[in-house]
Amino acid sequence: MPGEQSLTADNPLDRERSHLAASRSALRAMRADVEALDIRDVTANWVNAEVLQSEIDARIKALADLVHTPLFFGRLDYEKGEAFGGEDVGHRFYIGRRHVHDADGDPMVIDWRAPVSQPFYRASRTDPQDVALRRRFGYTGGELTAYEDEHLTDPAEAQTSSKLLQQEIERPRVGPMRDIVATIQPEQDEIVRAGVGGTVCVQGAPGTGKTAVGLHRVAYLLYAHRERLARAGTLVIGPNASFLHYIEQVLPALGELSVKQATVDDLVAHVPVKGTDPAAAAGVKGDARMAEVLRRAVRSGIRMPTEPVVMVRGSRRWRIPAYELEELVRELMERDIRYGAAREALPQRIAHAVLVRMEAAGEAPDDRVQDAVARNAAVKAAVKELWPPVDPAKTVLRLLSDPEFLAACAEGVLTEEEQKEILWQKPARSVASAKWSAADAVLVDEANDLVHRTASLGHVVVDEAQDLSPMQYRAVGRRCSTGSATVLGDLAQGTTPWSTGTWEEALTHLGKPGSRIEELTQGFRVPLEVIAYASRLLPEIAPGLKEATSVRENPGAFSVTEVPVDGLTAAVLAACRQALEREGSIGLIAADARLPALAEALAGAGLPYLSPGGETTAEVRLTLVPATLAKGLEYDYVVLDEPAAVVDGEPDERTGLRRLYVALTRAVSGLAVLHSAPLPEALRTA
Ligand SMILES: Nc1ncnc2c1ncn2[C@@H]1O[C@H](COP(=O)(O)OP(=O)(O)OP(=O)(O)O)[C@@H](O)[C@H]1O
Repeated sequence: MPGEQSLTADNPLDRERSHLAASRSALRAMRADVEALDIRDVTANWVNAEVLQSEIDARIKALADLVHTPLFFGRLDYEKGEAFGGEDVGHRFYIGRRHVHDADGDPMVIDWRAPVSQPFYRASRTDPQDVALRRRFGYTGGELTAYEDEHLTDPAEAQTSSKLLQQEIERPRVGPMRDIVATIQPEQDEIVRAGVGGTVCVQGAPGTGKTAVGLHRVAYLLYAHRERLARAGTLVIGPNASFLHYIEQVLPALGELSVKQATVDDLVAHVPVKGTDPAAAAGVKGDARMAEVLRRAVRSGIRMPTEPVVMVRGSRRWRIPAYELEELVRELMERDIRYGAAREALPQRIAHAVLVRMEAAGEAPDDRVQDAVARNAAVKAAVKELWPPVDPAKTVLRLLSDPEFLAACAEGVLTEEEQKEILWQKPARSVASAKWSAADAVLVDEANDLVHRTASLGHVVVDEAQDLSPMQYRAVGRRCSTGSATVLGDLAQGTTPWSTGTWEEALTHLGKPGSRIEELTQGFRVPLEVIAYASRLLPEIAPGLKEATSVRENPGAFSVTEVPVDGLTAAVLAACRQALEREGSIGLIAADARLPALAEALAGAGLPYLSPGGETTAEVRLTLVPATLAKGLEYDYVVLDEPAAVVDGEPDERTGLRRLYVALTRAVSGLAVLHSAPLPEALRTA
């Protein structure tokens, strides 16, 4: 093979190290070139200069050589000549996080997202894609220390699983989430590189890499469609601030600094959220039928004219009769345009009707006359009467405060009980003083969109999507109405009363019906024994879902210990202490109700701890995690306190067991379950 022959002369590792050193200095040279750019002569004015300078600064930042992030992690040697039209150049590629070229412009490292890098992730023995050799590199503290080869077209070579992949998966977790760019698996890569035009939905058991895949997909799309997406924008939606904090380093590590991250609540923050809803009320407010109720509410002020518009201009009077005005109003009502846009169109329509009359009378009015007529006081007054201005928040406030108004808008849509359910106990006086809930804010967002179209981004990733209500899906959907989405979730981890039943339905609410649905089942986080234990809950919480496998070879540590009730807290502390003897992060997960007692016990025992999302340090590696915030997070070692309390913390058993399923599946290297109350049935026998 071409690649191998040239390496036999000396130590291959040394040769690779010298390529690394050469690539590093090439990167430094690229950075120096950018730093030396003098823009004074090329920019005509200071605005351009500022824009250009900020682009240059961003580029300089992007070209920084990060000591602990290897510049390349793989190499591909193509069968000589095949892939490149018989030419003897460029048959070997080093794959890394970014493109690096030498002084002549020849590539030294290829961006992992470039088309030529794709076979690094996808080529296999059954489909070698012209790749003769795939080499993976291992690093220790920034030093290139190992490599691993696969000769995909050599029938004599046995297929082995990659040790470097195993090491990467089993490396003890410490701080926030990191990228997986060196070890993306073929089925993950298919999702990462799916076209920008299509929405993809990924169902996956805990630890199958959904979040990782979603974030790498954003990085990929930004590479493949940089201009379009930079203009339109991209957004990653996560369930809460701790989760966003946990994932926030991944995209910058992949060189992408411009992706926004938010919760759904952040997106719809039109009103201050000060209250909470009982589950039944939140359920009705989150139901997609509310969209129709709101549509009617927003349009409720539209009136059919009973009088003509009479307009005086100069010495003449123009009169548009009521029946003609009614036609204009009806026509606008039937058109699929926003309430606000129709409101702007109506004066122009009336003015047009006046102009037709002027022309019939022998005048020759131009566009300016039409504008002037549209602004005429009589026309304005008529528009105000027929198509009054709507304030979205006030409209929702009225719906939730005024039973008659709600009844009129919800007739045939919501039952009387449902209407009662969502009416505020105490009607609010003003938008500022109302006790808005999170579900109310979503209603205001819907009303807002009925009045003014919400701007669409180029691509939106929505993680832990199974917890979104239909109305929340709609809120996300309007933020990618002209773009695409990546929807990530696990039906078994749905813990809201309105959690997603089927992905088909969710995609319909999102406005992307019929989109592609993929399933990931290879688990990269949870040890086999632990995932098997947690999966015993599946028949109760999500029948029909596939149990995850575990790619990890290391069996990890797993124990379930029953202790007397008065010894539980002490046993939990002892388990934490024991876990702290190992390396890596430790999560103590407990029912929210148990948190104050555990916090006090930890403090009393002199064990410092963090809150979820807090940065692990060498001194503080223990996080006290309320079960309701554990979703999406992972810890190297998990101590789970009293599962029965986690289940009891939820309003119904299924939700409780789902919450427990989430808590049981956060561990990477080990899980210790401690209980004094009986375990849920499915987990009882060994
Ligand atoms: N191809 C891979 N190579 C190495 N590590 C991987 C790979 N895919 C996923 N992982 C790791 O597995 C862990 C779980 O990934 P991730 O959090 O994305 O899973 P998830 O499906 O979103 O889980 P959950 O449903 O629990 O939120 C992470 O530590 C991630 O880095």
